[in-house]
Amino acid sequence: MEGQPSSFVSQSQNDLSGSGSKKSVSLAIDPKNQQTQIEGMYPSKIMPEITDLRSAKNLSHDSVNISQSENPESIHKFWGSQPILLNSNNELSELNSPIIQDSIAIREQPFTLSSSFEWSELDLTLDCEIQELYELLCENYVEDDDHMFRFAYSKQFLIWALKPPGWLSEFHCGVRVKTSHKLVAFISAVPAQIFVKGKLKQMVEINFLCVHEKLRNKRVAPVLIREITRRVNLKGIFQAVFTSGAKLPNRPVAVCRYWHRSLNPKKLIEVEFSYLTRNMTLQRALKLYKLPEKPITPGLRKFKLSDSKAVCDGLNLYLSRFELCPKFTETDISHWLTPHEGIIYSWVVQPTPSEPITDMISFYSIPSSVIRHPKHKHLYTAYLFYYFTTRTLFQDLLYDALILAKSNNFDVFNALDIMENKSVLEDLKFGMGDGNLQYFFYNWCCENIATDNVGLVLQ
Ligand SMILES: CCCCCCCCCCCCCC(=O)SCCNC(=O)CCNC(=O)[C@H](O)C(C)(C)COP(=O)(O)OP(=O)(O)OC[C@H]1O[C@@H](n2cnc3c(N)ncnc32)[C@H](O)[C@@H]1OP(=O)(O)O
Repeated sequence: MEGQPSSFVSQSQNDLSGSGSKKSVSLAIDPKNQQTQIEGMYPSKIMPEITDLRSAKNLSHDSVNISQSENPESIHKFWGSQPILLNSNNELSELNSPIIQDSIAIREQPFTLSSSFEWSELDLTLDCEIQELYELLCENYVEDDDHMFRFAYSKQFLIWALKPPGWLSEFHCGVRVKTSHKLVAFISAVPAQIFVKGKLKQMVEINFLCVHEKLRNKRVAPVLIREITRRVNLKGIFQAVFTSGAKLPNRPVAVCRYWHRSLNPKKLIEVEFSYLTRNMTLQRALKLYKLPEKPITPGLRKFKLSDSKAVCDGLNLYLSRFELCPKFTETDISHWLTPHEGIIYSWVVQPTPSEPITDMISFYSIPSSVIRHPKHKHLYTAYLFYYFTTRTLFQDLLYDALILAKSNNFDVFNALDIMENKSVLEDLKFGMGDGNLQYFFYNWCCENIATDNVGLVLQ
């Protein structure tokens, strides 16, 4: 299906011969050239359909797959009425500016839901409400095309992602059935300062848009989006950034791709996330992806709260080279990077206690449910988050992150081809998926940004 991950592009041949050269290896299958196959994802298919759940947002949503030639506003009744650039419209208005000005009239009343439903601001300080959101997402959030895997964000992760500094409960926007009070839909916003091509803008990041499977294709999503927009506008914010793996009528500002590094090849094969191709045995795969037990960089240690200031300065400086990136405060850094088992893992390099921090790397954890598997219930996936380097080679730092992810029992490590990632992924035996993750703005006109100029990571 258009816009969905469907195959891998194979990389150069692997080297198991012990030649000593650091050749790159692909996890992946090139369906056109069986000779180069080493190991691919989703064995039961002629063309592997999906590589990664992050790159599969909105998979079930056929109606958003459009061609460039169709797509007048009338087809996209909702998006055609919004301040965004459509794929079908090649004209850009004034660059790096709002599409509509902030002085718009803001509706005071919430948008109208059908009479059986009501708005519900979730109180994520209450465990019972977090539990409800967790269950809604676990049962109804993003799946792969073949319904084999579904994101299973943990409750603690949801708290971390939805309650950063500046969070507002109005932005945790739920819909319940009036009679039963069952939570059936959700959308969230969190405030963020975003640099776009040198301009700093107060925006929100939109995430966790979810409509219960039984309510799909009934135009609930547009009402949720309108309502969150209204609530955000009421706080004086008129721009948003969000990502989607599915093709939307909106023109993306950047089109990125996920890469995958196998950490636990045996399990990945068992759950059919990867498979052994003709020239690969399990023994060879285990050897190929084997990692040392301990990180190699001298002075690498866990991030501590007291590192926040130094890391904030180092990270903001590093990110400022990218056209799209956040601007963090020290409080943001304490929130986003303080390590929590099962949520966020962060390390700094401090060569000696009397020296300053020179480098930092982090990754977060999003498990997926393995749907209907007799043995494995979850796939544990680490996602590369923010990092900066001043002294350590980035490749060495990411290699350490792989080692640490493996030692923390992750099965696979995912990274986008953003920031400097692309330059080291092949050497570190990542395989390229062909699912795109697209970045979008709401109410911001901007020319395309190249993937290696993207310095923003959403959850
Ligand atoms: C200033 C502040 C601004 C704040 C807001 C900024 C914008 C935020 C935008 C949201 C960013 C979210 C970021 C994430 O969380 S991405 C994760 C999205 N969630 C999932 O994929 C979970 C599983 N799927 C579902 O729950 C449903 O299929 C969803 C809820 C996705 C759609 O429900 P349903 O399948 O029942 O459809 P409908 O009949 O109600 O509505 C159809 C209309 O909705 C448009 N559509 C469908 N999927 C998406 C999508 N992922 N982004 C934007 N628009 C989407 C579609 O083009 C069509 O409009 P139009 O083509 O006719 O015009």
